[in-house]
Amino acid sequence: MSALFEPYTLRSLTIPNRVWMSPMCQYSAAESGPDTGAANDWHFAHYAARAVGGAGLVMVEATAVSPEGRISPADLGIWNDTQTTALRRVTEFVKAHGAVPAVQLAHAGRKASTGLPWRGGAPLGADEGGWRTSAPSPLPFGEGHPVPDELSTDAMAAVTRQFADAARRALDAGFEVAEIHGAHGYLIGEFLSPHSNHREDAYGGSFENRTRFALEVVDAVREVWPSELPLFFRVSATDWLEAGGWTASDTVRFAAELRAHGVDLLDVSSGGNAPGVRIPTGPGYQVPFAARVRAETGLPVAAVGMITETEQAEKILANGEADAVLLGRALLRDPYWTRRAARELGRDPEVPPQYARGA
Ligand SMILES: CC(=O)[C@H]1CCCN(Cc2ccccc2)C1
Repeated sequence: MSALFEPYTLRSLTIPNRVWMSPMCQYSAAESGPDTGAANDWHFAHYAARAVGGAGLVMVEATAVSPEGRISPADLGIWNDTQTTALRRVTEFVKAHGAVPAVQLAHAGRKASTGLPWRGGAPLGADEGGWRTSAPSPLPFGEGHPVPDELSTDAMAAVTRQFADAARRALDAGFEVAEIHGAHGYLIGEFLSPHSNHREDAYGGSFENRTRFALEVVDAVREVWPSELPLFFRVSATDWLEAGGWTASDTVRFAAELRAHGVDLLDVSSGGNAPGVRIPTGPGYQVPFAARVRAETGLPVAAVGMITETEQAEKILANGEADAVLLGRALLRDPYWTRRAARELGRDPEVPPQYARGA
């Protein structure tokens, strides 16, 4: 009996196993012209390989709900029909090979408009194709970052609508799971944390006020997303700041709210809202945050962060620390990680599921 290869049902969707592909930016979409932000052969090959490799859920990278919500000019987007059509090629192949296609809906906030990581990832000036960024407060992410425009409540309402429109397009594109990106110091996470949210209106100050925007986005997406399909939320469990940041206790309290608003699973990462903080990275270093949310709120959780070995992943589930594991770099290194794990655990299907079904 292996926990990793037990199917998992959320609402009316059954995910064939607990080994899921974590969203990882590829920065490989066209940066200009009619195909801006559209998935191309790179994205198809990248996601198809991990579906064939046996991952039970393949989550497409942070996909921007608007042009200005992109981290870089090469990000995927889902703000128009061309992009929706291009993504359908990915979801259809993923489904045909027995995996669940998921997509992470994102807005980068004050961390938007940056260059490709392999060219340094620095903020882009207007002369380099950059654009003005926006955030809850006029506080730059760090050294060398521009001061973002403070979002008006009207502008926030427009972003909320963009998330809802993106969810509708994601459904049209064939995705069966949508994840709202509330982590890593991007827009929604910027509202949650007192480190980046210094607003004095109904969206700043108290915990209720700082979580208000995130819950408005969740409500708007949940309204569009079918009731029979699961909705995920990615949170940074902590800013890793000594003081003045978002903490693990905030995350537990927020998880209960997310559950009440119809989020079905919390994807528990950390960090990204303050540069230069010391993060004690190591194998499974974020698992304790997921385990705490699961134990204290009962909300299903996925653990992510340096999970690379079969035994390690199996133990996380067997110990009840999480309901699924999200693999990032491990799946970059080995698209077939899941099939190897199945073999190691004696669960190698004689006939791959898509053929067993007589598909
Ligand atoms: C979109 C996203 O979450 C990605 C973009 C590329 C860097 N990734 C790495 C990252 C992890 C945790 C905190 C900050 C950064 C995050």
